[in-house]
Parts: sequence; structure tokens; C-alpha cells
Amino acid sequence: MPFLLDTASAIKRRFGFQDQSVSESVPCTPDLLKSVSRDHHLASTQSVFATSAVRRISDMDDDDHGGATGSEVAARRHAQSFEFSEDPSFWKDHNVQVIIRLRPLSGSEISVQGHSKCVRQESCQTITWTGHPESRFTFDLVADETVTQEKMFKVAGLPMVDNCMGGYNSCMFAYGQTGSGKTHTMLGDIEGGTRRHSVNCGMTPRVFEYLFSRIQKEKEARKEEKIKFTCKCSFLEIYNEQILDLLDPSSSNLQIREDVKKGIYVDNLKEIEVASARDVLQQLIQGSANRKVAATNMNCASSRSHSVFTCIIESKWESQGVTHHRFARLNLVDLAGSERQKSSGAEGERLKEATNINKSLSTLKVRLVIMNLVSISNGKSLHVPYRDSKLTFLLQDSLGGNSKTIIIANISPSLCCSLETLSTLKFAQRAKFIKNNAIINEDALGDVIVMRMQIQQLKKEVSRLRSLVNGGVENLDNDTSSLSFLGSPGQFKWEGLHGSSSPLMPEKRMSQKKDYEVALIGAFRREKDKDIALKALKAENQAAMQLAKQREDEIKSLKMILRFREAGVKRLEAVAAGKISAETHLLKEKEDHLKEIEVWRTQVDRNQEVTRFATENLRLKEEIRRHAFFSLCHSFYSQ
Ligand SMILES: Nc1ncnc2c1ncn2[C@@H]1O[C@H](COP(=O)(O)OP(=O)(O)OP(=O)(O)O)[C@@H](O)[C@H]1O
Repeated sequence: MPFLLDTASAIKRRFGFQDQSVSESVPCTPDLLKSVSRDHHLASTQSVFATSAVRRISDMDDDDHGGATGSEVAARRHAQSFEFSEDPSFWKDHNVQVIIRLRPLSGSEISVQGHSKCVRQESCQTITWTGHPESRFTFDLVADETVTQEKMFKVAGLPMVDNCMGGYNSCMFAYGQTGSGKTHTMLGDIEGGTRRHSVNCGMTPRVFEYLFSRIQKEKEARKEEKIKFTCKCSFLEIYNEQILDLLDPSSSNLQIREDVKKGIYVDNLKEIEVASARDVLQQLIQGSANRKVAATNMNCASSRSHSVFTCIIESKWESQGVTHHRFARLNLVDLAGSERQKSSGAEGERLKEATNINKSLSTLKVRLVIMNLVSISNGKSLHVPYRDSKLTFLLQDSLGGNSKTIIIANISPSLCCSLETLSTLKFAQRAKFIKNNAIINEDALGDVIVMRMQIQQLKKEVSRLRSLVNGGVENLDNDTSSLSFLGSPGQFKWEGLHGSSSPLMPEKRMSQKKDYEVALIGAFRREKDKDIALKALKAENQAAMQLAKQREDEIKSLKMILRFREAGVKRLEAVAAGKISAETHLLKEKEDHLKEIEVWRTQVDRNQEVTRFATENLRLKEEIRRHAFFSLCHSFYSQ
């Protein structure tokens, strides 16, 4: 039960018990905790508590361990629990969240390596890989094997739905080697639905159960605004760098297109309107059955493809003559196994698949590296190879774009998977460097006359309040100021003109204020982005200009030196023809050399390396020329 867990957590915090090492050193309190925890298990099997009012989502099952296998229960009993709870303020400041999920040891792992593990959890955010050298990693959250599907949903899925309802694009990726628990996390047991008997039901069905319960509540609470929701789903698979429509298996090799209005989309992908979690589940079951599944050594039901389940949630409502349109794209991505080809026994066709799957994942890695560089160089824009793979091209917004993204990196704790687990932890750590720029996708279009009237009303209200404060009177009747913000994705206009003067209700003013704030925040954010891009361009431009100037100077110097050399050759011919004496030539030659040195010196100041090389070059050449000149003189006088 949540309240018992909360009580246990509170006691833990109160006594400073956050991990095993601490609890082992003080014997009495951990026992108390264990008994609280046992109570929790007992209580969770009793239906009286199952319907407790503390549950936030009334129609969802509160997990107990009833559906878990024997080994899972054993693993959960032996594993140390760490507090695993969502920080409600997290998404305000962060747009990318990385969670590690450990699964229980499997029967085959236990038979090969016993209970030996390659990781040790240190806290709810820290995990240590115990190989050589030991490496410690910190993430937003680490979910140990005791964390249930329900808890995973509450921590990661529920806030993601809330974000979508608020107009943010959201994306959840499950990453990890084959058999690490990606499909268990994203889909789990979908055949059983989301009801109480199915504790293993995964993230996606729970997400949609909650989404539709929120939609229902919004509809009831905002009847006056005539709010309407439309949800459209699609389900695709990227297999061997080809896109297949899982809701229409007859289609093949669909193409990704880019459009100014639509953004990035898959051409001819079937979109199905859904009105309930049941509708979504139906599509999920149908699509999952169509997924390409092939056996490998590591997991006999191993998925060799990436799957992307997308839902576009649109809402429209009216408020004071203004029609609001909000939309959000929700992507739920189950990636193909991230393991290296060798360990999965991939051969022939499988090897070709693995190469393409790895190509998609490696581009993801390149992307992360580049984002890392981007964040280090503070706003400098670099080329990002999104188009190198179908996956990154399609999910461009989720990685470094307009989206709030959660990456769940699944790992096996077994020693058998030590290297793959390390690789996943490293990947997840790099993912923390991704910087997304999520904005509310909202559009407000209104009847211009009504909007003008409202602006005028607001102005009158401001004027009235001012006069109350100052004891003076202000007249804004003739004010025709106009403001406009480029909103995302449409345009939001605010024009001031004449209108009626009745004061607005406080809640209406608040709602208008919110609208203006949304438009303003969007406009400021875009302005800031443009500023950063402009600065980067200016810096690049300056560097290019400097380089061009340097090259120009170099050319000028070279021309001058060429002239000295040509004069030298002519003088030598004059010496040979007996027109001038060798001494005169030598004197002139010396003068020219000094001038040349001066020219090179100027270059030295601009480019030390080049000039040092050039001066040395000149010195050598001078030596060679002098040598040539004396041999010429020698042969001339000896004739
Ligand atoms: N947290 C967990 N608790 C209990 N069982 C789990 C957990 N995670 C995974 N499993 C079990 O481990 C097995 C492999 O998991 P799953 O199929 O989800 O792996 P996967 O990463 O999706 O593999 P693939 O890449 O081949 O699709 C399944 O039997 C699943 O039920």
C-alpha cells in the first residue's frame, strides 16, 4: 500500500536508513522496516486496502506480488529497497530523464552464474558496476528489481501523461540488451488488460488507462468551454532500416517525409482514432502480434526491431471568444536489443539485421556525443546526423528537440551480462547530456472583434486599478497599440482597439493572463534561440573573416617576395652580362633579403608557426642562393 510504503520511507529517512550498508550496522530498526515491509506485502493482498483512498488512480490496480514468479519474489525479498519516487518538480527544470531499471535474475542466469551480480545499488540514484575497474554511475533514478510495474508507471508514466495533457510532446525510450526487460517495461502483460489480476501489465496500457481517465475528468470539469479531445494512434516497426506499419502489415518500406506544417512524419502510415484505453489495447495487441520476432541465443522471444507506438492528443476549447488548440505527440519506443553481435550469436541474415539495428543505435550514440559537445560549447550549433538512421530521423524531436523525454535503460544484474550492463550504463550516462527544448504546443485563434473588446476591457480595468492606487485618472480609450507573438505552432495575436468597458471577472482575467503568458514565454524562448544562433553565426563569420584577411596578407607578402626574387634574377643576369658589378648586386641582394625578413616577421606576428617555418625556410633559401651566387661569381671571374 502506498501509505505503508510512505510510512516505511518516512521511517527510513527519519533514521537515515537509505541503504543496506547503513541498515546492517544498526540491527533493530531494519527489522522494524522489514516488518513494515512485510506488513505491506500482507496488506497488499487484502482487498480492503486495495481500494484505499490514498490511491491516485482509482481504477488502476495497485500492484502486489501476486503475479510475480518464484524467482522474482525471492529476488525482491533479498534485494535492498531504495526509495523510488517521482520528484513532482523534476520536469519544470529538466526535459530529459534517465532511469535505470534492473530486472530480477533469470533462472538461466542463476544456473550459469548463481546469484553473483555485476552491479551494486548505492542509493535511489546511484549504482556501481563492480567489475574492473569499479565504476559508479549517477542517474535521475535507479529502479531495483523490487520496483513493480505499477510503481514504474507512477514514477515515469503518470507525469509523462500529465505533460502531454499540458501540451508537451513526450517520449519514452526503453533501451537495453536483449532480455533485459524493455518489452516487459513498455508493454508487459497486455493480454490481461490493466485490471487488478494483471500486475505485470506494462507502461503503455497503464499510460493510456490514465490518459483517458484524465481526459474524462477534464471534459467533466470544463463543460462550459466545450472542450473536445481527439486521440490518434499509429504503431510502426523499424526492421532492418525499413519501416513497416504494424497496424497494416500489408504495407512495406514506408518513407519518412518532412513538411513545414506536419513536421516529420511517415508517409501512408495508418492512424486510428481511439476513444478509450480498450481501443488502444486492441491496437497494441494487433500490432504486437505483427512484430518481427526472431530467436537468438540470448532470448528465445527476442525482438530484433525497434517499435514506435505514437499517439497524437489534440484538444480544442473555447474561452471568451478565443478558440484554443493544444496538441501533444506521445512516442513510446521499444528499441531493439543493444547487445553486440557476437554475444547474441547473430549470423547471416541475423548479422545483417544486427548491423542495421546497431547502425540506428550507434547514430543515437553519435547524437548524444554531439549534444554533449553542443552543451559544452554553450550554444554553438553543429551538424547532427539525424538522417543517418530511420530511428533518429523519425524521433528527431525526442532527441534534442521539442519534447520531454524519458530513457529507461534496462539492465540485467547477472555476472553473465556484465559487459553489456556496463555498456548500457555508459550509454545512459551519455544520454544525460541531451538538451531538449520542450515547449507547449498551443495555438489560440479568436474572433478579432471579441479579442479587441477583451483587450480594451483589460486596459480599462488596469486604468481603473491604477487610478484607485494613485488617486488619479487615466484614459486609454484612444490607445491603439498592437502586439503580436509568433506562437507555436500557429500564431497568437493581441491587438488593442476600442471596445466596451465592463470589468472582467477575476477568473477570466487569470485565464487571459495565462494565455498571454504562454504566448510570451514562447516568443521569448524563440527570441533567445535566435540570439544564440546569431551569436554562433557572428563568431563563425568573424573567424572566417580573420582567416580570409590572413590569407590576403600572405598573398600580398608572397607577391612582394616574388618581386624581390625577380629583381635578384635580373641583377644576376646583369652581373653575368658585365653590366653591374658583383659587389653592387650583393649589396642590393642584402637589402632585399632584409626587406623579405621584415615581411616574414609581420607574418610571424600573425601566425607564429607559419612564420617560424617561413623564416627558417628563407634562411635556408638565402644560404642556398648565396652559395649559388658565389659559385656563379667564381665561374664568372675564372673565365
Ligand atoms: N522487471 C522485471 N520483473 C520481472 N520479470 C522481468 C522484468 N524484466 C524482464 N523480465 C522478464 O525477463 C524476460 C525478458 O524480458 P523482455 O522480453 O522484456 O526483454 P527485452 O529487453 O524486451 O528483450 P528483446 O530485446 O529481445 O525484446 C521476460 O520473460 C520478462 O518477463
